[in-house]
Amino acid sequence: MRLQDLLRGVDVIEIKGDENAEVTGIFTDSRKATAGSAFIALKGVQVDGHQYINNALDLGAKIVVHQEKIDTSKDGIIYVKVTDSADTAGKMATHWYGDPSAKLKLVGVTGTNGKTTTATLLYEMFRKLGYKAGLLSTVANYIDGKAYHATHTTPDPISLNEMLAKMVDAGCDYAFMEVSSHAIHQKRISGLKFEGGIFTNITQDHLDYHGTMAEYLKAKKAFFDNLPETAFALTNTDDKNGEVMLQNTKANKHTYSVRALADFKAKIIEKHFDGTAIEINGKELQVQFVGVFNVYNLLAVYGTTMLLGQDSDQALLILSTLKPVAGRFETIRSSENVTAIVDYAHTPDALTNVLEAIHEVLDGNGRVITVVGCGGNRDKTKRPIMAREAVRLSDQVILTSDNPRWEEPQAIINDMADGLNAQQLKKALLIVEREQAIKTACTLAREGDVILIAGKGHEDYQDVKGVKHHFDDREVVRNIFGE
Ligand SMILES: CC(=O)N[C@H]1[C@@H](OP(=O)(O)OP(=O)(O)OC[C@H]2O[C@@H](n3ccc(=O)[nH]c3=O)[C@H](O)[C@@H]2O)O[C@H](CO)[C@@H](O)[C@@H]1O[C@H](C)C(=O)N[C@@H](C)C(=O)N[C@H](CCC(=O)O)C(=O)O
Ligand SMILES: Nc1ncnc2c1ncn2[C@@H]1O[C@H](COP(=O)(O)OP(=O)(O)OP(=O)(O)O)[C@@H](O)[C@H]1O
Ligand SMILES: N[C@H](CCC[C@H](N)C(=O)O)C(=O)O
Ligand SMILES: [Mg+2]
Repeated sequence: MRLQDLLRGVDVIEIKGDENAEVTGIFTDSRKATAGSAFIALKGVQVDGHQYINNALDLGAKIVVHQEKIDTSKDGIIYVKVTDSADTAGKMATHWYGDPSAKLKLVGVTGTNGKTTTATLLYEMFRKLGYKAGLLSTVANYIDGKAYHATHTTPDPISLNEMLAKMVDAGCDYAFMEVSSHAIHQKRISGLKFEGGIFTNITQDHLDYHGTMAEYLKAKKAFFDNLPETAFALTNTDDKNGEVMLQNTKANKHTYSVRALADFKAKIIEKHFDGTAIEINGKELQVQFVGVFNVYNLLAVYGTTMLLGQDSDQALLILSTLKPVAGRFETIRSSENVTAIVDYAHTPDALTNVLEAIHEVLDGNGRVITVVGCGGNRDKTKRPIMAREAVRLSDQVILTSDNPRWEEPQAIINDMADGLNAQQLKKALLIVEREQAIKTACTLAREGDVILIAGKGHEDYQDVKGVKHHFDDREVVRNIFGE
């Protein structure tokens, strides 16, 4: 592809060299650069990609895209100075892969919690409606039923557009993707053409990265600010920032709510462990999901399905057949009638919601034992809050490890326990080994009790000092229950 075609829509300051040159590939990682390719130098979080320009040239790159001043330029190399390399990487990736998002109806889901659930259920909904569809999510990526390993919630722009192009090749009509705040901030989604955007909610998370809640909110809001007027923007007005998110969007605004009047409105009729009876826009149905938070997710799915022009009765019928996503409120029952629930709650709000959902169904009949940890090298301020919420809403809590990464597991657990006073500490056990923590919870549980194992959900590893050791909460529970 010619360089000038790759630079369409890019804010270029200066090109030194032939803009008609043929480009053989595009890379943001110097280590992957190939002969005749373009290397885009990104200012990263850890290091500055501008330092690796010579490494890319050594591997044969012929074009350098940069935003910082470059002291030495080499003969025969084309230098393109842009205002923003990250934005450029997104746009160049869309051109390189033939603008795949414009050939699909692409819907992005953002918010602290519920992205994976909402995006996955939308993907399933549209496949059940008879369409070919794709999904980009934390758990896995899918192209019309075929699974691909996912490394990020939202991939880097090159991998992202490559996946979307594969969806186009496979004949997909729709694509649903999670849009993480990191991805918005790092412009991984630049150049994508969205048909619609969904906002689920915003509560504390990722303060390690964004610094403050205001910055976190700003990052999420930028997604809606950049939607075109042809798109729809669907927001949860029960979230206190639901309307703020759409303040400056050009997209068509739509709302969903459980508490107030909205375009898409749900009412909860009855709750039990296997599902919930609800009403959506006046029509009653039975869904196989537990917890009010899941009613929000289902409402977002229904609303989006309507905004994409599908039939209401058919959508509601399919909604009642959808099943929980892997590691989200996954229940495993023992022969002694103990219920273990494996859930991906790894934020204070998610943990509170899941525990409240358990209590609503238990209705005082049975105790709640919670096993929970917090990830290493992530937002430290959520640790004491999560410990307090666990203690407030459980009869017994076991604080344990969840991907300690480069931190000492015991130090993370201590940060959690620091949130508890002497009285609260009486309810807590501190057990570093996650398997031992789960075993202890199972030993303590009696008939009718519920064990919540929170934080890891679908994950099948424990990340310790850069090594992912096999570990799966569900597998551990099944072994203990003797299945
Ligand atoms: C903090 C963060 O988001 N980091 C992401 C970021 O890396 P970075 O900015 O640290 O990159 P860097 O190491 O500083 O390098 C800067 C540039 O130099 C380049 N480089 C570097 C070394 C070299 O030898 N040559 C070279 O060219 C790199 O390729 C890069 O382009 O850009 C990389 C490429 O896109 C990502 O893989 C990386 O994700 C890291 C692994 C990560 O853990 N990210 C998490 C926090 C994340 O993104 N999470 C969200 C989900 C959160 C949620 O919703 O819960 C996600 O979307 O997955
Ligand atoms: N709408 C919601 N509101 C609040 N909590 C939710 C909601 N949906 C799910 N949760 C809780 O959050 C956890 C994570 O859900 P899900 O994986 O769908 O969210 P996510 O936004 O994709 O998370 P991540 O940012 O880690 O990818 C669930 O296991 C559940 O505990
Ligand atoms: N996307 C989130 C997932 C957290 C899951 C939890 N198990 C942890 O490792 O902290 C993150 O990377 O912060
Ligand atoms: Mg997710």
